[in-house]
Amino acid sequence: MDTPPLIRLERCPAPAKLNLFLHVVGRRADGYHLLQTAFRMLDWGDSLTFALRADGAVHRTTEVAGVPEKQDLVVRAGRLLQQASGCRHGADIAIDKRLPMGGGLGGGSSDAATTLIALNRLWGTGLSRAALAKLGLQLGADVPFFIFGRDAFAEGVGEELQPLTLPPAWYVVVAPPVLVPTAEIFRAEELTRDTGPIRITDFAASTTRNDLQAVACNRYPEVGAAIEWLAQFAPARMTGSGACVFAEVGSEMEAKDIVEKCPAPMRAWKAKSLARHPLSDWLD
Ligand SMILES: C[C@](O)(CO)[C@H](O)COP(=O)(O)OP(=O)(O)OC[C@H]1O[C@@H](n2ccc(N)nc2=O)[C@H](O)[C@@H]1O
Ligand SMILES: Nc1ncnc2c1ncn2[C@@H]1O[C@H](COP(=O)(O)OP(=O)(O)OP(=O)(O)O)[C@@H](O)[C@H]1O
Repeated sequence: MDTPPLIRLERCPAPAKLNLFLHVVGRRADGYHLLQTAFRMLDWGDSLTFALRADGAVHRTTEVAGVPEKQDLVVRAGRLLQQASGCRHGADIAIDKRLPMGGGLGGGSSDAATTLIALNRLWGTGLSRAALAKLGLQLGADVPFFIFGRDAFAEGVGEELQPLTLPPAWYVVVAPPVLVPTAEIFRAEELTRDTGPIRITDFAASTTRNDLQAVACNRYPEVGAAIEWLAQFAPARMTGSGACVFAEVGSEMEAKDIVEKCPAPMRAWKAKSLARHPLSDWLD
């Protein structure tokens, strides 16, 4: 019997990421910063559903607070894939948003990566993982990592990726009640931009830091307060440009206990590391 054509892809995961460390090692001529970072994928995130449209339109069918449909990275990802492939199909895209926005968890980038991977399958456009990662970089610096699909040591603006093999781990992620704009942190005069490069083998927590953390804590005391609270239980650090902070803990139980203690208006979640992107099998 013939396989029926795909018309719908239900509940495709868009996992969160943590930056286990983040060093700013330089600046490009266009103002973008050169980084070194370790990306870790988490088994917690948004979820997207894609339905085929015959008329070529790409629509978001759910509201995302503060993000107009046209600017949504999922809509932009769909249009970019159409342009790159010449595909005439369209899609309705529903987002079940769970990741706090502007949280340093890469939610927008992960939604975009999941869209590129899922529509490449739904539309049968057949782009390779490398081609999708290149397209994704036009949408956000973290998109190539999600398409790479596994923990990674990253350089450049985050697009030069090498696989990292890390032991499985449990994390507590805490969101302070504040939104930290990425651009403001990178623009800050006081940002350290000359951290010496390290080798992939040297990134144990003791020798690394997040260079964006001091700037974010200075301008947004809520971030510092979240680190201080979480540090009672385990060494805590900011992810990306904030606002979220995280700590590795010994077990799911320990994570659950800490989450239950988290005082409002901070919010906390437990999450486990994820070795492979759940949609990895749809690539290559
Ligand atoms: C901090 C990280 O989350 C680390 O994973 C990412 O590098 C941020 O990537 P992102 O959210 O995709 O950031 P974008 O939305 O592209 O950047 C927002 C703004 O931050 C500044 N920016 C961003 C990334 C970078 N490597 N250097 C920069 O200077 C730029 O002014 C840019 O206009
Ligand atoms: N689908 C989307 N989900 C979240 N944000 C989106 C989306 N589409 C566009 N955006 C825009 O992207 C911005 C950054 O969102 P995102 O959640 O990726 O930030 P972040 O978690 O701080 O990521 P990073 O770790 O890359 O700094 C949002 O403030 C929003 O304006």
